Amino acid sequence: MSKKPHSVKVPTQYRATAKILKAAVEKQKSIKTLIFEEKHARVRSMHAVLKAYSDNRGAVDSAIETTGLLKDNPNLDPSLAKVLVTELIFVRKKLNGESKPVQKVLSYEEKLKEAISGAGFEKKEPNPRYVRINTNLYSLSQALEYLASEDWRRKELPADASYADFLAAVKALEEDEFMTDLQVEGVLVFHHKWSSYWSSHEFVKQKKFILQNKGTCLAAELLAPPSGSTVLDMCAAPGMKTLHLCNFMKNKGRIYAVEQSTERYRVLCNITSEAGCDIVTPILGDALRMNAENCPEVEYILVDPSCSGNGMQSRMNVCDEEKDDQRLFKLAGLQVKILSHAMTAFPNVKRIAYCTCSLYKEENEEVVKRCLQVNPSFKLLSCKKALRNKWHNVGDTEYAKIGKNVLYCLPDSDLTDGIFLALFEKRRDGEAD
Ligand SMILES: C[S@@+](CC[C@H](N)C(=O)[O-])C[C@H]1O[C@@H](n2cnc3c(N)ncnc32)[C@H](O)[C@@H]1O
Repeated sequence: MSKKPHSVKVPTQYRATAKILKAAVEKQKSIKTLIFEEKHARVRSMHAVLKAYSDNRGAVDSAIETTGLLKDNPNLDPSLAKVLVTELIFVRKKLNGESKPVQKVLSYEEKLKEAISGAGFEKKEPNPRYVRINTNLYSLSQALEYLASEDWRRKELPADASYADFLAAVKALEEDEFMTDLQVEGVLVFHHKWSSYWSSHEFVKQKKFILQNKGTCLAAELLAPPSGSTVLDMCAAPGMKTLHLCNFMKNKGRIYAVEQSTERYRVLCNITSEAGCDIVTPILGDALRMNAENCPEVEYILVDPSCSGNGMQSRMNVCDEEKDDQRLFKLAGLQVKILSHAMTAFPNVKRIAYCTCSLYKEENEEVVKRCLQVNPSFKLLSCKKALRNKWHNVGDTEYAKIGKNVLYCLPDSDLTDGIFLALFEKRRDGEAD
């Protein structure tokens, strides 16, 4: 009796990645959590395929549809098809093994490529890798010397370079080049190809270098507390902006860093201590209970509350996320409460920076509008002017007196995470609108 030959199995790597993609779409769970739970050995390549699918979802889905890959092959699992097409067209550009699904997708390779280029889709290049120098432990000149010794080439722009010149230069970075940022001192810009290289670099482990997206560095840059001043960071963990504020102040003065979650408070304590912050006092508590008694002499405040986070580029979207109006309503309520508290509970406050990693007006312009309405003793400063006009994206100008003063970092044009920033100043006694 002749035995039926065993069919060749789809490599575990592809099956496991397809399983995650399916669960993310059906259960609306975060890809990062699913990868973590999977405990698969090759997490990095799983992450690479899923991130590439998230970035090029339109192209992959439409090519599968146009070529009839799934319609003609009803036994092919749709999630596996997406994973294989992404790997073949956007990641390794080849597939392993002799399994039927792999062979099937390979036989559509030309048609898939034609469908993608015919529809005008281009591969989305990831944004650059930003590395910030922790000047508590390492200076800019030390960092430049170190990079030169490792054969990195510094790409420099003329002193009068515009923001457009800067963005063009970043987009054209060669793989062995780096630049210093135009707006934030101590931020180094590298080709995205080096993202993983820097995440496992010894200097990052030692906290000499901090992996911090340039957009989030604008908060300390705009608040600009002088060295020696007193600062309150109302929503501080994990502490990236606290540490940047500390660097900005040259580790002199005082920073009260408040965090209400016990677990995140521990992270904040560890990071600020390992990063050599002498002036940070971490406080486990609710920002709404802070006042001039438990945080005396506060002059500068950073409000970076919990938000929807829809501007974060590290998040992977593998299906259309619906805007959750109820959640946004709740978040905005808390954001208004905390920002308003910052405006009322600290008599010595001079400036307040408000920041979210959301691109929704409900958490941004709307929050600013509501807080200014109830706190007329504050006015907005122009964020763009504070950046010497070397910036492009501002808020919605339908919001009179607000839109042009607030600032957006937009992933596609500013090559950063999606970030919103507003800068408030306390009016002098009798100062008119
Ligand atoms: C967006 S994260 C802050 C990120 C941080 N600023 C950084 O740059 O690393 C918001 C943090 O605020 C904390 N938080 C939210 N509401 C708070 C409150 N009422 N009091 C203190 N912390 C709060 C959250 O637990 C969360 O850790």
